[in-house]
Amino acid sequence: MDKLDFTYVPRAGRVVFGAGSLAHLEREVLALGAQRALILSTPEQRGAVEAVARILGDRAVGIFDGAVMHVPIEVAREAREVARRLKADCAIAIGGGSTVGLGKAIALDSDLPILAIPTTYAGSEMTAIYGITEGGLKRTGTDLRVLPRTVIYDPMLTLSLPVDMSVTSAINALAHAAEGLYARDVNPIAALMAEEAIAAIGEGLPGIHANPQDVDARAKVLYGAWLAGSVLGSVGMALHHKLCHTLGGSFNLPHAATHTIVLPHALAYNADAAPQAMRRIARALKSDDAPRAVYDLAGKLGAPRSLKDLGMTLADIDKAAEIASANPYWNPRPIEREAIRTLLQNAFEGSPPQQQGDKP
Ligand SMILES: NC(=O)C1=CN([C@@H]2O[C@H](COP(=O)(O)OP(=O)(O)OC[C@H]3O[C@@H](n4cnc5c(N)ncnc54)[C@H](O)[C@@H]3O)[C@@H](O)[C@H]2O)C=CC1
Ligand SMILES: O=C(O)/C=C\C(=O)CC(=O)O
Repeated sequence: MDKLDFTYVPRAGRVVFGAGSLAHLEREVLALGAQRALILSTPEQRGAVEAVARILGDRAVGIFDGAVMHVPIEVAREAREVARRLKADCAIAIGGGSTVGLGKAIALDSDLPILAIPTTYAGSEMTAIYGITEGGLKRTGTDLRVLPRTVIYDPMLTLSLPVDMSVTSAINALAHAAEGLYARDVNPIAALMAEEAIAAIGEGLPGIHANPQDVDARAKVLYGAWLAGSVLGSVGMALHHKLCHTLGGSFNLPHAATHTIVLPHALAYNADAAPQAMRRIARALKSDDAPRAVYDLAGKLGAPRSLKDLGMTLADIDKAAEIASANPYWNPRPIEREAIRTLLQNAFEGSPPQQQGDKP
C-alpha cells in the first residue's frame, strides 16, 4: 500500500440504482421538494422521454429536446429561458453526457436542482464538472451547483443503447477510473471505487456485446459507470482526458470513441511513472499489462482503434500535440512534446500501445 497521506472530500447526491428504478421517479421529484419538472433530452430520445413525462403527469411542465454534444452556449441559453418561462423548479436530464451537460449548464445559471437519469455510461451525472462551448471553444469548470442532487440508474433504460456506443461509452467510464488511480489527489476511497469500476466494466462489457438485452450485464456496466463517474468527480484528470478534450474540442472527434482509442496509449505513456496504478488496472482486467489489456478489450469488442478512422488527418497530429502540450493537466510523467507526438501517431495508426522502453 502507498504511504497514507490524503484529503478526501465526499461529493455525492442521492443514488437510486436498480432495474425498474425509474418507477421511483415521482417519489424522487417530491423528495427534492419540486412540483414543476422540466425534462431534458436529445431530439433522438424525445420519444422515450415522453413516456417518462407521462409517469409524472402534471408535475412535468415541459420537455426541452435540444441537447447536443458539448453544450453549445446558444442551446444552454434557450433551455435556461424555457425553464424560466415554465417556472420549472427542477430539471430532469434523461440521456447521456450531452443531456446531463445541458442540465448542468442550466443549474450553473439558476441553482435549479438536477435529477439525472443516465442512459449511457459517460459518468457525468456524478461530477460537478461542466463544459460549455462558445465560439468554437469548449470551456470546462467545476462548480458544486451543477452536481445532480439525485441520480436514478435504471439499467433497463440502457438496453436501447447500440452495442458500438455501449462499448465506447463504457471505455470512456473506464478511463475516468484508470486516470483516477494515478491522479495527484487520489485517495484510498477513490482507488477502491476505481478498481471496482474497471473490474465491473471489464466483466460486464463482453456480456453486452454478446447480448445487448442482457439486463445483468447492463447493470454491471452501469454500476461500473457510477463508480467511475464518482472517481472523476472526486479527483483530478490527467494526460488522457487532456488529449481527448483537445481532440474533441479542436478536431471535433466523437467523445467516447476518442477516449476508447487514446486510453491504451495514454496508459502506456504513464506506465513507468505510475506502476501501482498499472498493477491495479491490470488486476481488475485479469491481466499483467494494463495498456495492452485495455487495447485488447476494445479490439475484442469491435471498437474503433485508430484516430484516422474517426476522420483525423495526418496533418492534425502536430497541431494536436502542440495544443495538448501547451496547458497540460497535472500528469505523473512530465509532458514531453515529442513523446506526445509519438503517442498520437500510434493512436492515429491504431498500433498497439508502446511503453517507454519499447522499440518503435
Ligand atoms: N462533465 C463530465 O463530468 C462529463 C461530461 N461528458 C460529456 O458528455 C458528452 C458525451 O456524452 P455521451 O454519453 O458519450 O453521449 P451523448 O449524450 O452525446 O449521447 C450520444 C447519442 O446517444 C443517444 N443515446 C443516449 N442514450 C441512449 C440510449 N439508451 N438508447 C439509444 N440512444 C441513446 C443520444 O440521444 C445521442 O444521440 C460529451 O460532451 C462529454 O464532454 C462525459 C463524461 C463526463
Ligand atoms: O467536457 C466536459 O463536460 C468535461 C469533462 C469530460 O468530458 C470528461 C470526459 O472527458 O469524459
